[in-house]
Formats: sequence, C-alpha cells, structure tokens
Amino acid sequence: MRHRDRHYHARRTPPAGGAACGRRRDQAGGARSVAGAAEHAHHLPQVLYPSCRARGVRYRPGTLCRHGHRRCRKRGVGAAAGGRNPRKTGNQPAVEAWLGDTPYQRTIAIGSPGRVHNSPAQTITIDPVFRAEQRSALLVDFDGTLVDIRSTPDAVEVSRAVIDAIARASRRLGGRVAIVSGRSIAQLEALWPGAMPEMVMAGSHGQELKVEGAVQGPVHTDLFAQMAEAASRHFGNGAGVVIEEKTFGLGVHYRQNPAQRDAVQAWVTDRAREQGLFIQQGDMVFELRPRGADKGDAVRAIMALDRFSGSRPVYIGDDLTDIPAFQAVQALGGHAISVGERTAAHSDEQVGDVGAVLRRIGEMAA
Ligand SMILES: O=P(O)(O)OC[C@H]1O[C@H](O[C@H]2O[C@H](CO)[C@@H](O)[C@H](O)[C@H]2O)[C@H](O)[C@@H](O)[C@@H]1O
Repeated sequence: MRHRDRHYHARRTPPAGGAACGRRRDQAGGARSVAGAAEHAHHLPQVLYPSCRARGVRYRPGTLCRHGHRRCRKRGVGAAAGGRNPRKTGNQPAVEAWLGDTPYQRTIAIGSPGRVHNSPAQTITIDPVFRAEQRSALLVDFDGTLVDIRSTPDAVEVSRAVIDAIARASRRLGGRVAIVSGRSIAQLEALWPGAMPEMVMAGSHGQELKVEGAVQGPVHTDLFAQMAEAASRHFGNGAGVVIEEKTFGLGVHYRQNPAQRDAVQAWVTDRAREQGLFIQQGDMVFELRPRGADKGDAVRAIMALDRFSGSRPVYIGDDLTDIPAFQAVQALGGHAISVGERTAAHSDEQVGDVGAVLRRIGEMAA
C-alpha cells in the first residue's frame, strides 16, 4: 500500500527570524530549512532560572509550584489552596523571567505579593491579574496529540473539537499557537483545510516552516519518490507495510504487521547508508529524511519569531520525534507535556490521550 504526498509546490521563503529582524539570513538557507534559527538567537527569551523538573508531581488548576508552574501541586512547595502559601513564600526563589514586551518583564515572584527573600532579584510586586499562562505560547504536535493514531497515515481526521480548541487558544494567546509535525506542511494543509491562515506550522520534522502563509523549506527532490517506488517493489502488496511518500522524506510503516519491524529497519538502514539520510524512528514507523533539522530546531525557529519572542513555550507531543522539542522548550524555560507513556520520562507533565490534550489546551485558553 502506498500513500503519496504530492501537493508540494515552491513558495516564497520568509526570513526565519521575523519581520523585525535586521539580520539577513543566508538565502541558501532556504534549502537548509529552519536550522539557521541560531542566527536569530538575539530574539530568544532570557531565562534566569530553569523550569521545574520535579517528577511525580500532581497537578491542579490554579495552584503554583515554587518554580512558577501554575498547576504544580507537589506538597510542601507553596501550593496550598488557591496557589498561595505565605509560610513558604519567604523561602521561594524567584522564577523565570521573560524579558520581552510583557508588562511582567521583570523577574516574577510566585507567592503572596510583596517582598521576595533569598532571591538575587529585586523586590517586586506581583500584578494581581498575573496568570502564568497569559504569556505562553502553545506548540503542539499533530499525530497522536491532536488526532488519534489510525492504521494508515491518511485515515486520520481533524475533529471539530480540535479546530475549536486551537482557534480559542490562538485568540487567548495572541496568535502564539503553532503546529510542529513530522508530516509535511502540504500533508497538514490537506488534512486540515482552512486551518487558520495565521497559524504557524513547522512540518517535515523541522525542515519546513510556514509563517504568514509562506513556506520555507528544502529544495524539492525526486529522491523520495524514487525510494517510495523501490520500497513498494521490495515489500510488495500484502506484507502489511505501508509506504508513505512525503515531500521531504519517506515513511515505512509496519503498524499493520509488527512482525515486519526488523525487515523495515534493515531496508531503511541500507537506504540511509546509501543516500546519507537520517533515520527517524516513530510510532510503528521508520522514516528516512535529510540530516539536519529536527523538531528542536523548529521550536527554536518559532520562538525566534516576533509574535512568539519573549513568551514561555508549552509543547505537547507524544512521540520520539518530539523529544528534541521537549528539550528545546525546557532550555527556553518552558514546559513539556507528553501524551501517553512513550516520552513521559522527558517531559514535565503527562496527559493521557487526545481528549486530555484538548482539555489541557482548554485550560490554557480559559
Ligand atoms: O510529528 P507528528 O505530527 O506526530 O507526525 C509523526 C508521523 O505521524 C504519522 O504517522 C503516525 O500516525 C499514523 C496515523 O495515525 C500512523 O498510521 C503511523 O503508524 C504513525 O507513525 C505520519 O504518517 C508521519 O508522516 C509523521 O511523520
């Protein structure tokens, strides 16, 4: 069985760093995807303190951990009812600072308004209307996070609930919502026709970035079409192997016949050696794609955009390909949420399934 993604067409290439960036990016970088975001590091938020890494923490809306995570309710860390525990605040360090265009651009102390002791930061008063997620950005994976996993790549559907939840979050977060997917942007647009035009999308595991309707990505190549033909010949029909020809990659799925896992891995490994490609392992799939960008690069590129700069990234994802994105948001003082068990050890919070993701997004947009 073979699935094709043939919707690609060249489009103009926007700078990765946002319109206000005075630094030009190497135009050849249009063929190098979003990895050039490091050039725009001057857009990145400065993080004074790392985010909470506590494991086994339980969450409850409206409470605050000592690191400023609104939902942390680990006992004894300043998370009494209502998120305020004056007895604890005297020992709390100040938390992350986002030195962007926010009214909260100085170090934010979590606890009762007033003095912050034992802190390198200046004493400040907390704005009573401060809500930790008001200046957040939501970066969210697609398969397994916004849509349930299905037997084949083209069997997924974007539900009305997802469309509404993302639209609401975008309104609430000032448009700081992005999809970060292993699928190509053409695939995402086909599955989600009429997705908010202003929504930023990173596709093809970080190789493509769509901003303000314009897509930056690698130069098109026939390589993956040829490899898809070769894979179809090799596995044939009836093997339970699904070949997904992507714009900038090739997925070889063994979900329908897990016994084919080793055969798929062996074939993909040979092709990767021949062509100098990277093997991206995923949920019952081995994908071949160019070396270079990953979802961590996508996160950094998105967070360097003017709209996102200075905000706190919250990333939600379920698969191995999301781990570099988790690490990227954590390095930026953000928060990583895993869906299910697969990537839980790398995240700050875990939710169970797509339904729980939508509820969590709903809380951010409340
Ligand atoms: O980064 P994502 O948005 O999570 O995309 C990762 C890959 O997801 C898709 O494959 C997965 O979902 C399929 C549909 O549910 C499922 O059949 C497959 O076994 C999963 O691996 C997609 O087909 C890939 O192109 C994405 O890279």
